[in-house]
Amino acid sequence: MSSVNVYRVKEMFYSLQGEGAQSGRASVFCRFSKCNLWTGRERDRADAVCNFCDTDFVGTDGQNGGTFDTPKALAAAIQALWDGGQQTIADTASVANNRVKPYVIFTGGEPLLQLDETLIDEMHLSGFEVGVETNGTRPAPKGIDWLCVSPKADAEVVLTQCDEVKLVYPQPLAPPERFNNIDAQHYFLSPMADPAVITGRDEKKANNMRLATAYCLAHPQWRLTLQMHKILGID
Ligand SMILES: C[S@@+](CC[C@H](N)C(=O)[O-])C[C@H]1O[C@@H](n2cnc3c(N)ncnc32)[C@H](O)[C@@H]1O
Ligand SMILES: Nc1nc2[nH]cc(C(=O)O)c2c(=O)[nH]1
Ligand code: SF4
Ligand SMILES: [Mg+2]
Repeated sequence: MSSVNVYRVKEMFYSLQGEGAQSGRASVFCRFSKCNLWTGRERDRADAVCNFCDTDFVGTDGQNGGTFDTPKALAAAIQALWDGGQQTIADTASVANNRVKPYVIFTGGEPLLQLDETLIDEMHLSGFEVGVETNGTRPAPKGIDWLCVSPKADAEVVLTQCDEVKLVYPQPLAPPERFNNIDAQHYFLSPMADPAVITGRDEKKANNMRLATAYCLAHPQWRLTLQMHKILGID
């Protein structure tokens, strides 16, 4: 008997990729529920393997969130957000520009707990390129077009090949040199934001930006990336 795969999605939205080498690219974000490194509950944060997470990935109650019974159903919802986003945000000239590749970013929570080859194939059938934001602790299904691995100090990375490494900095037990063995096209440092700051000035992040800048100046293999969406005040 084949098992029924249900996807649990916290939220989905159309925005600009705010981080890494694809920064500035219009994208549909599909944020899966659940992570293997934190429950997502504040009371568990201090004891979590990953304790600086800036994201709510608990449940399915966010915008356009829910459970999806089939890859086709989830792919259709993603397609609708791409189409709708273009209609409400983009000008008609770019809608007419059929050279633009629709782009979906699977994130979370930890997307590799749920993303499978069938869903990736379904997105490709709809003409999408598929990006993934992962902590790198789980094997990846075939067919991902852009893989971003963001290592966490206390979690073993099993993905040794990807398009970009995006290390949140600083993590005292995860100096950038530790990840030179990951075969990637790009190596980014992303200054750690204070998860307690929802709006207003993030003093810790301001200091982490200075530290990351100094590291990149001293080690040019690493480039700085900022969370552009937070600067812009978008999702
Ligand atoms: C919320 S995670 C979800 C995907 C996956 N679980 C991961 O960790 O890569 C998305 C991205 O946000 C980054 N991130 C999480 N908390 C952050 C923080 N406080 N400051 C900067 N980046 C953060 C993660 O490292 C990751 O690159
Ligand atoms: N605009 C925007 N860009 C992002 N890049 C990675 C994100 C994530 O949470 O995975 C993210 C996000 O949440 N919003
Ligand atoms: S691994 Fe990713 S989703 Fe999980 S707690 Fe850390 S940053 Fe958040
Ligand atoms: Mg985010």
